[in-house]
Amino acid sequence: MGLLIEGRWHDQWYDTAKDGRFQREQAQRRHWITADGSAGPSGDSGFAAEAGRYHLYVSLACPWAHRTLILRTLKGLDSVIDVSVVSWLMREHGWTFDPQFGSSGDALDSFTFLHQRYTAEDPRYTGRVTVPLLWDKHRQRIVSNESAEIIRMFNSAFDDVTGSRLDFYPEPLRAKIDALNDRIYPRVNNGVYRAGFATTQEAYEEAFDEVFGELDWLDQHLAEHRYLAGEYLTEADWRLFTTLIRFDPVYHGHFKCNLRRITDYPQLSNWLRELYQWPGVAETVDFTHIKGHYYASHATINPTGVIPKGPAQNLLAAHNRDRLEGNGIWQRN
Ligand SMILES: N[C@@H](CCC(=O)N[C@@H](CS)C(=O)NCC(=O)O)C(=O)O
Repeated sequence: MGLLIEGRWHDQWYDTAKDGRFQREQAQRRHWITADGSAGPSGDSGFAAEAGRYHLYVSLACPWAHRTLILRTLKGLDSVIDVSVVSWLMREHGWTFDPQFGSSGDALDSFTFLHQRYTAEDPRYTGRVTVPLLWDKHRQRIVSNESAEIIRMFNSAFDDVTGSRLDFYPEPLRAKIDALNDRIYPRVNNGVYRAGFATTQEAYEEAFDEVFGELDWLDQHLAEHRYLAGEYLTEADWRLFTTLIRFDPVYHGHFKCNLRRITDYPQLSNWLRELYQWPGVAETVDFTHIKGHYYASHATINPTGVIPKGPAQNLLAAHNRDRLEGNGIWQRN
């Protein structure tokens, strides 16, 4: 675990010295792929949607990268945007392409470390070296390293290339989806990390209480709504899914979020199974990468690196979500 300073790699754990609280660094590359290459909400223009032009770097362990893989599959982009997978083990060199630990290798330049991809664009890059990362082979530039924005691009930019009309961020539901994301991101998606990476009791308990307060609310909410935003399955569901699928195997133990498991929540556990069973999704979930990464990479939390064998899970068991009204995925006209 580390970061680049002026293009040089430094092996350094997160700095929580100020108050024991973990703070996630803001993503630095925020360009947008658009259908015609016009500028998006931030960054430069000139990133037009084209088959074969872009490459996605992911970790199968990482919940943020996982969102992008799910949207890539559901939007029919598997043959349009190719992928390199980093190793699940992340130690002194950060993310690597070591095939011994599940990496596909770097399909573009046979790099050894992901930080080489960052310095390939900017030899003086300063910042954390994170996944997901979307690379433009054409201009040799990073398009984006912000998953929340990469999934929005995947949702719409390539529709003329793929013919997909599925919409995970439909106009009439945007306010609702934004409001859900705004509460779920700090309390759950990042909340589990704030609990797990806290280095004071106070910081840990504050995050822990927020995680479970929000999970309790979500469980009640899903008693009356098939999906988070109502009758349609949207990006808000997928953003929560990638955290909750990691919850019982990792966050409950490794990040000490152990008040309850997702299995103990009647609605959340059924909702999680429905999403896991959605065509194409189970193939994006890899528990070897997920458990191996967290337990073996975070030496400050688990110095032995021993990876737990459990828990037993049955994600293919029947769910009861059909009792609620649902329309599946919104279709654009
Ligand atoms: N804002 C980013 C966060 C990505 C992120 O923090 N990824 C983690 C993996 S789960 C990472 O690469 N961490 C490496 C590090 O912080 O050094 C996003 O959502 O895309």
